[in-house]
Amino acid sequence: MLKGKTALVTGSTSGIGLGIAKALAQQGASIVLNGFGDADKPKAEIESLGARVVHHGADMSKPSDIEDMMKFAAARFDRVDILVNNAGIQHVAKVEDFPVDRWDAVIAINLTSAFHTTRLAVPAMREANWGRIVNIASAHGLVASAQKSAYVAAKHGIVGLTKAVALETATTGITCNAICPGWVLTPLVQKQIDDRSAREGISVAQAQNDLLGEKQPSLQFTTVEQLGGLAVFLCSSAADQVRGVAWQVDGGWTAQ
Ligand SMILES: NC(=O)C1=CN([C@@H]2O[C@H](COP(=O)(O)OP(=O)(O)OC[C@H]3O[C@@H](n4cnc5c(N)ncnc54)[C@H](O)[C@@H]3O)[C@@H](O)[C@H]2O)C=CC1
Ligand SMILES: CC(=O)CC(=O)O
Repeated sequence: MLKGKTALVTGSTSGIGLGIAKALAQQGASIVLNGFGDADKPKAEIESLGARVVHHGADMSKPSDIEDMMKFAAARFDRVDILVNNAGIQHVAKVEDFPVDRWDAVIAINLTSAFHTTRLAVPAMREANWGRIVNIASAHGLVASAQKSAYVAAKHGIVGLTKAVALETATTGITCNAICPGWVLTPLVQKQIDDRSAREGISVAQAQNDLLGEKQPSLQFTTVEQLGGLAVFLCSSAADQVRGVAWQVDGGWTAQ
């Protein structure tokens, strides 16, 4: 379905980004991976699906790195047809204790990076009159939790950015949508489970159950495969008129 298309997925050496990159590769897209850590393993996993794949290690908090990555993607694969803004970090602290450098990093990586990739990707998408922008927001793009001021602000921001870009591109073949997952068991969440276990003196299994029970009525994690499936749908022609949505995949979190 996506043969001949190129997908750039930010923060895709791990977790949700890697899951979405694999799902798009399975549909025939060429993949530009981005993210920290060992890129060889995720690259090999995508190659084994028969897709072309390259990696760029841009730090998404640095606009000049992002510009370099977008030029690199265009040079390797002509243009970016599908942009998945996924890179993200978390920091948990009360607002009065929130380290200023952590606030700046969360806003830069989780929100401002998507502005830069989008502004740089849209001109070629307009020229082709086709494009897909999928922003990975969160249940925290729609509702808040205590001690996550930067993350909640960034995720609400990315839902707003999604709607504005969807309106600006509404008469074109470019769509822009957000996915709002609930808890997904990735390193970003495992750290919160481990911290909770240590803080409360309970087992990791108990901390995991408590984390789910507090927010996610299904009591089950959303999986990266489920998010990959939704990203593939948003890239299909069936989703041509899906524009500016913030689509929950949160086990009922935001239905409460
Ligand atoms: N895990 C969860 O429960 C949920 C996660 N999300 C969002 O999904 C996205 C991915 O998160 P996860 O897969 O859970 O986390 P993760 O920690 O498994 O993956 C994060 C990815 O971003 C990359 N990254 C981090 N900082 C970067 C930087 N400065 N520049 C470039 N790449 C960077 C990492 O190398 C990694 O590839 C984030 O935006 C997160 O907010 C949204 C809802 C729920
Ligand atoms: C649900 C999420 O987006 C993850 C988190 O809040 O840490």
